[in-house]
Amino acid sequence: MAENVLVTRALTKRYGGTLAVDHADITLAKGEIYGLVGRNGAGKTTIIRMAAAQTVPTEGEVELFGATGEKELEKARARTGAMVEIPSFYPYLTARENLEYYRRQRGIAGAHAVEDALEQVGLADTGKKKFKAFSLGMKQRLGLALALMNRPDLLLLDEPINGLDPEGIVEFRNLLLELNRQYQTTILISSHILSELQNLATCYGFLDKGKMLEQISAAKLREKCRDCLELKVDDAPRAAALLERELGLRDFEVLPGGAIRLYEGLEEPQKVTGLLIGQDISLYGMEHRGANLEDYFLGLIGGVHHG
Ligand SMILES: Nc1ncnc2c1ncn2[C@@H]1O[C@H](COP(=O)(O)OP(=O)(O)OP(=O)(O)O)[C@@H](O)[C@H]1O
Repeated sequence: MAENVLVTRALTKRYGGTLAVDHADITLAKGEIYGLVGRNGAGKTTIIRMAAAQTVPTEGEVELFGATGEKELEKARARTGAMVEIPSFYPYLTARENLEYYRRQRGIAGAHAVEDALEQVGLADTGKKKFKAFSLGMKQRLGLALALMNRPDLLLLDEPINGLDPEGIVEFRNLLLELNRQYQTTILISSHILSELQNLATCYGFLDKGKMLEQISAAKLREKCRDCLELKVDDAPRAAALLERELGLRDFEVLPGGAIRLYEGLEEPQKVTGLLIGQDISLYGMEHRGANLEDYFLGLIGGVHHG
């Protein structure tokens, strides 16, 4: 089993009367890309700040690379890079000059750390261009470069895609995939738009009002959101046997309560209904189901999207 890079246990943060994070449990294994999804105000930033030790939990525990004690945690934090918002870069300095400033301030050894980080995010050729002239996408990438300067094994990114145009989103996503592939960097990335994390996250955590509602792998989520034909019948076991024997269909599940979810043969539903009716199976209902990830999330939090 893969080693866990980040584990939170009953992680809680209270700001006065506001319960920003409410006993959140997260498990993030090495090499995963974890999509932390929640509406505005759900508590994503606060979780990331606690994981990055930028704010102290009211209750609960953060474990990083297996460490929980204060001293070991401090060491483990050196293996972490965080981008919570675009850091305050100097508008009149170039990308290189800005990173060099932070490298010295943070005591990161080796001047090549700047060059490597710029290279990694594709900003090595920005020359004399000053930060103030950067596009939002470039600013986000420079923020990422800063988080990458200490060559972290874990990256914590709070809404880094927010505000980027579709092209910028694809670029940023590819950049993260490349980091993950090439350096096995484990990534925790938050967003209030689930679809932004699609094709990127390998697992998801759904957060609402500070509570972690569900943690699910991307594969399981895809499975749950798959297109299917739901058939309500009086004799599900016999109907299932018929589907298999007469039509050669195998990709289905029989749900408790007499429904069958059929994942193949959807293009010719009349074949299915014809067979069942012809064999005296009562068909009470037939519904084409399928949810995109956004629908799934909204179903989970049980409300209208306000974010
Ligand atoms: N420093 C603070 N002082 C008081 N309340 C805070 C503070 N930081 C966050 N909160 C509150 O905690 C809750 C969670 O906020 P948080 O920023 O973590 O949510 P979020 O999911 O990151 O939302 P967003 O996408 O809007 O940043 C909100 O109700 C917010 O108002």
